[in-house]
Amino acid sequence: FLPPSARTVHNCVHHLSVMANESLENDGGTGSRKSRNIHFTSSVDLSTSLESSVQTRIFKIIVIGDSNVGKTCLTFRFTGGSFPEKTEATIGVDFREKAVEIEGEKIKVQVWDTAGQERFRKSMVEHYYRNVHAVVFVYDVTKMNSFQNLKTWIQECNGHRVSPTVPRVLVGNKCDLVSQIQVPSNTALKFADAHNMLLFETSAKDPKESQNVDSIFMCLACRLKAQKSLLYRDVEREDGRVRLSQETNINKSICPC
Ligand SMILES: Nc1nc2c(ncn2[C@@H]2O[C@H](COP(=O)(O)OP(=O)(O)OP(=O)(O)O)[C@@H](O)[C@H]2O)c(=O)[nH]1
Ligand SMILES: [Mg+2]
Repeated sequence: FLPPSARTVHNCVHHLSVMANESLENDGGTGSRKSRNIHFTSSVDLSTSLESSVQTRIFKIIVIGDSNVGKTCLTFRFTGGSFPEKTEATIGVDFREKAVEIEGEKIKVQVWDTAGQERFRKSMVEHYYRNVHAVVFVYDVTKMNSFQNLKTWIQECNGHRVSPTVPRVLVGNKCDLVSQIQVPSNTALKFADAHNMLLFETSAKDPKESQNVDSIFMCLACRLKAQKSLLYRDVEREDGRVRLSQETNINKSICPC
């Protein structure tokens, strides 16, 4: 299974969960994955697009947490700038990507929006954690259970040998539902401190919070940018396979941290 490859001129989001599942189910070491990916990029001028993206670093950020906490909405808010009217439970993983510029360097933030439901994620878990650069743990501030379950998500992450140097942040979502809040900020803050994470309390739904949502990912991107050892895109293509990504709004920024 490969994440999306090569650059398109479309300013939109690709939902690749179906492709991801098909790739897994049909792979079996037969090489069928490659042709599936290339089929997906059929409308793209690959030679032009690859040339222009050779020097672009890609930061893989995975978003983890219980089903229904708003992972899809948060990633959609960051990459698409809006709140999706209707979402369905994510199956496998959806990839979203946004090009940002930090201190003069163009960077692709590749967000892996993972499934919270066990039955939709079990075949994909290894892929989530492989070569991950940063992890976003999400809970729903109106569901204490989703906060308590964070321990399990952290254990899963640690169990996949994610290095302690990989930055992690904690996000309490749905803060617009003020009267229903069950997880007090100071409880969340203590938990975040104990696990060496920054805490963001925000809402994917409330447009006034959109900058705060952006800060989650931009903060991580800034930290990752500082890690000079991250691979460049051309190195990632060494295996000869082509990756699909997309042109999105370029978000010029200085570090929000
Ligand atoms: N009020 C409010 N509702 C939200 C917010 N974010 C998401 N929702 C709603 O919560 C529900 C679940 O959102 P999703 O983003 O699909 O949840 P998810 O974590 O991706 O769920 P899985 O894909 O099953 O893991 C949807 O009905 C959203 O409209 C928010 O900030 N505020
Ligand atoms: Mg989802």
